[in-house]
Amino acid sequence: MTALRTPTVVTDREALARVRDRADRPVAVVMTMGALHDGHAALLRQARARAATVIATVFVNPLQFGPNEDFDRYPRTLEGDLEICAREEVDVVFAPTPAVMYPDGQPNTRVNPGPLGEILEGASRPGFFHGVLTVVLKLINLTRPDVVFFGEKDYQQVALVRQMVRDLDLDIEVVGVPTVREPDGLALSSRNRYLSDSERTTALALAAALRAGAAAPGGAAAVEEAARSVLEQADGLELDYGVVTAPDLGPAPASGPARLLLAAKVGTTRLIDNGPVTL
Ligand SMILES: Nc1ncnc2c1ncn2[C@@H]1O[C@H](COP(=O)(O)OP(=O)(O)OP(=O)(O)O)[C@@H](O)[C@H]1O
Ligand SMILES: CC(C)(CO)[C@@H](O)C(=O)[O-]
Ligand code: BAL
Repeated sequence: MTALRTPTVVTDREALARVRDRADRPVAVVMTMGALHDGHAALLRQARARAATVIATVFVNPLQFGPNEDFDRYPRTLEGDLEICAREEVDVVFAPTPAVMYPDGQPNTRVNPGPLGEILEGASRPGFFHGVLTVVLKLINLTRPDVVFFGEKDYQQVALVRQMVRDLDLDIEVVGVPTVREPDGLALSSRNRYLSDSERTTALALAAALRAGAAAPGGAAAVEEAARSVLEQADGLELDYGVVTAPDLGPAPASGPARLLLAAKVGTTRLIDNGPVTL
């Protein structure tokens, strides 16, 4: 058995700058909020396959949480995260505190995601994508990646990161990684840790709704109807949205490839999922 190589853990800007200055290129960065699972591992593995240096960031970003959201109770499991990073041969873990990331408190300057940031997740979580893109840009500036990896589980987030990279002329490649699921279909998510056994069973309705939507004949309305009817039958699940869009999140086309995006609350836990459909 080969010994696991422990990643270098840095928590402040100066230490990060020192290891980054020495890093062989290409440099890949995987940004996370910790509580790592096999979905994150898939991103880290793709990063490892592509780059000479892999940097993982672990930071629960206060800027992207609403006042009534789960910032305080969000799982913080750095020790376990480091084991996963060691297993995936990550070179550097940057795990700053909020004071390191926001030394002057909440920043006045924020990235405005524009209209794409106001629909779906942005409509349900006002200011969410301003917070996400602001921290993503800050982490890009601090880690200086050649390539970044984001999961398609957060489909709108990847689209917005791509938009920011284009709009702001960032010289970075963005790679989207398909959603990793449990054998029964549940998309891996750090927030799955909040679910009781019975809530977890209820949450399977999201994957079932994606399957029902993908199997529904007809246009966007029929797909949405099929997905919503599965979700409406799930006891203890409150649907937020079930929407078909174009693959780039524009209006759904009359026919051809499209995306079905879902968000729902199971108990107090808000979950999202999405998948391809053909109209
Ligand atoms: N099941 C998954 N498959 C692929 N990528 C994933 C999966 N879950 C998360 N990711 C990706 O990992 C990166 C970090 O995500 P994050 O740390 O927020 O984890 P998460 O599981 O999405 O957490 P949360 O439950 O808070 O949504 C993001 O790019 C996200 O899309
Ligand atoms: C991209 C990200 C790390 C920014 O905090 C977060 O939104 C996430 O984990 O998906
Ligand atoms: N996975 C996206 C980060 C969030 O929900 O806050």
